[in-house]
Amino acid sequence: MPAARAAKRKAPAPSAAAALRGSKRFRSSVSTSPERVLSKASSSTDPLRQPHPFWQQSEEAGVVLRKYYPHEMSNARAKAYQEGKLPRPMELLNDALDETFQQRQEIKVKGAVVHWFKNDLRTADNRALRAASEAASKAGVPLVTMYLVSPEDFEAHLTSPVRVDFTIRNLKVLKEELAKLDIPLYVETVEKRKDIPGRIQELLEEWDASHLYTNMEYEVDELRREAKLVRALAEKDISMDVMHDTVVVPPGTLTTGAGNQYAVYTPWYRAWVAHVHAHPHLLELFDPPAKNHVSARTKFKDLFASRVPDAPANKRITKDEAERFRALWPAGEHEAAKRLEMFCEEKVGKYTAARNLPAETGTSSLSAHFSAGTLSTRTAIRMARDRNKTKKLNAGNESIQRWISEIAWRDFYKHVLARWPYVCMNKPFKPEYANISWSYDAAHFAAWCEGRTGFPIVDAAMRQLNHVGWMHNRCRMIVASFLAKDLLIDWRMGEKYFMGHLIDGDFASNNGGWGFAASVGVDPQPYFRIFNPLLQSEKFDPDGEYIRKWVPELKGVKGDAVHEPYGRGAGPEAKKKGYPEPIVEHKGARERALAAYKKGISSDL
Ligand SMILES: Cc1cc2nc3c(=O)[nH]c(=O)nc-3n(C[C@H](O)[C@H](O)[C@H](O)COP(=O)(O)OP(=O)(O)OC[C@H]3O[C@@H](n4cnc5c(N)ncnc54)[C@H](O)[C@@H]3O)c2cc1C
Repeated sequence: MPAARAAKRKAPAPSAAAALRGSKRFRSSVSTSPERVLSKASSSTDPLRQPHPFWQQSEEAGVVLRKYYPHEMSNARAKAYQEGKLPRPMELLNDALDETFQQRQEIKVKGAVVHWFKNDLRTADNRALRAASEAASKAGVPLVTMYLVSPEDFEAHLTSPVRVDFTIRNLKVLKEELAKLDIPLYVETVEKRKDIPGRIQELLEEWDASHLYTNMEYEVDELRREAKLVRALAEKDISMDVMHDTVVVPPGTLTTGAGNQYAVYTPWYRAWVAHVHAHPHLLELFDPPAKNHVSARTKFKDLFASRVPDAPANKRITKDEAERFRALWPAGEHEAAKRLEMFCEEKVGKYTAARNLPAETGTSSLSAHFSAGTLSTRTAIRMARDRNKTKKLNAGNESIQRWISEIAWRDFYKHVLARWPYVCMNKPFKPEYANISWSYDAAHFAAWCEGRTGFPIVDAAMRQLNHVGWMHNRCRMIVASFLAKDLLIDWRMGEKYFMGHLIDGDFASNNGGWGFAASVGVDPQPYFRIFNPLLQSEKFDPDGEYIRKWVPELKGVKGDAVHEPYGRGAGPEAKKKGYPEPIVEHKGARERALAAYKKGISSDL
């Protein structure tokens, strides 16, 4: 596998990026923490190091802003990434893998091979786990697996408590599954994220392991960490391999005729389908790991006995929540497989008609499993495609095609993240969209978070999110548009609120979804297309069933008034039950948003 990958990867063209890579300035920039970049920025004359002026506005904008965006980079720096003048984190990792390739090939397997689990908490169809198992079997040594719980990573990624709980529960199931194959799963909490690489090295040495396998994560910090770790371990004669697994097509593979990354989904998807058809192995499934070497049970007895720690203190949930989430979101790869089969058996054929109606269970609710990695997208796409009785992704039943194309959005947003890494640094895809003058109205934001805006469809959706840790896709678009346009609140506050509450929180998909709905991202909805919450409500929840389920104050409101109680004669009833009046007037809010977007986009900071 590494040989094939190395052969396929093009030699990096000598570019401005390559020149910078060798320079002192670049080295200091990649090794410097964002906080230090910021504190140095004021004294620096380097335009790439200036913070975005938006940051300077924070004094007047208040505490919320300062808390959320201390690290926003300058537009100039984002543009430098856009133009390829700064090496992207994925290039750093690819370079580390390429440059150590020969050396790693020559390392002999010692006492064990290790797989490091991250967002791939399954035994089935797991590329790096399978590769680790094969390496261990071939050398006749045990396979050991590990997962490191990092409270600081959870904090930095704003991982929601419900997602952390899901992770811990998934780990417990995974530990049992692996034990059936005599494979130990060792789980340890590492308090400081900066200590993770060092701790990995210690564990590998303790286990006399010479080979480490893991699947790739595409966020900036993770790519940079892995790039350094590959090199550091190679110096200690330990081989680390980092594989593409959470995507079907690796980022960087698909380019336009002019050689650029696609920034629009439809042509990207056409290229994605053509590429998968031309490379059918991309949808081949990886077997689960083989039964472990007999010595594993004795040699690593302690690891089998180790327990999965509780969620860290910063991410605990209450007993009530724990019971609710456990019932709603059963953990483990078998639950994921069951849900997938049921969906493919009963629902996928009607997906096109049902997918936009939040009152129906017309979608798969598999996103929590895709994000945790208890299910691979390869497996899901294959199963749907095979039901379609065609080997083509773009033929046969329209609903099946549609569902596959929805799953492909996951790949699309990961390709975007790898190509434009600054979206990971609080920056909109188009840097000039950072110039929009957002509102930071704390009362409006609180009303949105708590589902008290007086717009029933928005409130129903936010209450669904707060109660079950998940929200229907149509509603995600409605509430995101409402926040960024009707309330003109900085979309990043919504993005972060979502991450903090979703069980399926996935940086790339969430950032992409917010960028789309707020018209600031890649392939954005045009900014002048502003969702009318009332029309959305009438179209997608025609009987008001979804609203009545999540907004009990409106349960007794009859007919169409449920979409707009104060404008359709149900005001007294709504008021009596404590349902608020609308916090903004849509038409006026729309005009305000249009003006703010126009002004922001045309200013050149
Ligand atoms: C503002 C906003 C924020 C979002 N945040 C996230 C997030 O943090 N994590 C997340 O997994 N999805 C996110 N999405 C995408 C989408 O809403 C969810 O994936 C979907 O609602 C999950 O429900 P499902 O599994 O029933 O989807 P289905 O309709 O059954 O779709 C199957 C799978 O396709 C993928 N998918 C579908 N639509 C999208 C999409 N628009 N973008 C990316 N992947 C998609 C998901 O993995 C999903 O599980 C967001 C969308 C928006 C508009």
